Amino acid sequence: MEQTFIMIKPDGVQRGLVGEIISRFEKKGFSLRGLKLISVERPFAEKHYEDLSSKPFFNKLVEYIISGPVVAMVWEGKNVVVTGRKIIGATNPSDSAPGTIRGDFAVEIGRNVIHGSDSVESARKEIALWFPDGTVNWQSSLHHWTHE
Ligand SMILES: Nc1ncnc2c1ncn2[C@@H]1O[C@H](COP(=O)(O)OP(=O)(O)OP(=O)(O)O)[C@@H](O)[C@H]1O
Repeated sequence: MEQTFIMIKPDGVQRGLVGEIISRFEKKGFSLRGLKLISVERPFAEKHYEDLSSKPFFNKLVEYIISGPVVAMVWEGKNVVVTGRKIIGATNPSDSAPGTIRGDFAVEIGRNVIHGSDSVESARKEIALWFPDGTVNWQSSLHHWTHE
């Protein structure tokens, strides 16, 4: 089944939003496959955001990601990549709808609380980068109540 990589950024961890965010993914019906609190070094953050290396905000973005611990997660479920992005909301919190994580908890694009893979291919790469030892293979006993 489809998997996505979700990261609660340092502002989300510092602001005590970890439980709220995990709860939103759990209540939707997705399954947690991997979870860790981790501080990453600059080269690792640069690797994660390598596609954005030519952007003018790249250095600021890397500084932000290494400014404190992040929560790295793998979530699994039907269409979890696209649906995860909808749960997260638009990149710029000024455009994120109320009810989304960024719409409810963020005001600045440079402090937008959470990251989610933007495609199945990016998810595969990001999961391999953040969880090189693999994830936990299990099935929730609620699975058949959320998936046909
Ligand atoms: N103009 C900007 N100024 C400052 N930071 C920005 C800007 N644009 C994007 N960012 C930061 O870079 C991150 C990655 O940008 P991207 O365009 O990939 O958006 P995204 O895919 O919605 O975000 P993410 O990859 O974090 O899920 C954004 O989440 C935001 O934290």
